Amino acid sequence: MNIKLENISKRYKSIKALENINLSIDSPAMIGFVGPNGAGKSTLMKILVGQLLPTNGSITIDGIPLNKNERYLKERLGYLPQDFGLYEELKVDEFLDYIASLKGIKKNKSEAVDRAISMTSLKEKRKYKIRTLSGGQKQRVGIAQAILNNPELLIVDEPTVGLDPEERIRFRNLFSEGSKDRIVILSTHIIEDVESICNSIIVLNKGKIFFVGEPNELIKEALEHVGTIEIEGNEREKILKSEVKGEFKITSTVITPKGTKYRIVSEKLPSSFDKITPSLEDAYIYCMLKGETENE
Ligand SMILES: Nc1ncnc2c1ncn2[C@@H]1O[C@H](COP(=O)(O)OP(=O)(O)OP(=O)(O)O)[C@@H](O)[C@H]1O
Repeated sequence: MNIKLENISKRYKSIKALENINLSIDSPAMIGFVGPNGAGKSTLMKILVGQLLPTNGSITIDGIPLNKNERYLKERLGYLPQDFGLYEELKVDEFLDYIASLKGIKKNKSEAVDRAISMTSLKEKRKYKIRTLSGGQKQRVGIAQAILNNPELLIVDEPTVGLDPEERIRFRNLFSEGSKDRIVILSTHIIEDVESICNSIIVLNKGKIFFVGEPNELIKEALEHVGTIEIEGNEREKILKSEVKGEFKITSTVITPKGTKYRIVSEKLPSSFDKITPSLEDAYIYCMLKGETENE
């Protein structure tokens, strides 16, 4: 499958939610959409699934314009939106059976439901009403409905929010295993999720793409821009500001026996800092810092 977005823009009255987005995605791919609140991630996902129309631009799926053949996409799509409503009074399998009917799955419907239940480890809960499930289990039901039709394109909006570490790992494994032969797009605030499973990362901010590529390419861009310094005595933040000329972000502050150790990301790292290898989170912060300066 290939998805191509050309010059996609979206305005909500005076708000520019997306500006000139150009992207081409080929399967297989496991893509992480990252960006701060309001960056445009959900808007872009809604446009990709045909739920919202862009103000400008075009989308093609396998060369077919999306607005000309939504059915082609719907048959191949699994989507878990951020605010997914579950029918709390239905049992897990009843709910999935109902969604399978809505998706037009006629042949092998019960096999599709069993498969989705098994892939999301919900076997023990299949006869429980949804309202009795924990937050993580409900999220799993959300994923189960998205994968019912074994989609070639799976789009999930912040699926790991509010999950405990074990549940998050379970989700990550589920997505990365599923991404071997399809496109999985995951929107998240959690850089760790991207680091552990995504082979491609798209950084969005203020409706624009700041970066598209592999996580290690993002890290490469931040080399020479991340460092630590230990400052003793009072007025440490003031000293820090005078040491670094220009914009910088503190990515960690650790109190030490001598004073405070700061980890900072900056365009111009002074020689007084010990340069260190950036983490993906540092690299993301550097990308935002650089992008904001360039877009000022
Ligand atoms: N229905 C709407 N009407 C008006 N403005 C909207 C609407 N939906 C989104 N916006 C605005 O568009 C911008 C992008 O929002 P969007 O929800 O796409 O961001 P996001 O990156 O998904 O944010 P978050 O991480 O908080 O979910 C924001 O400024 C938001 O306020």
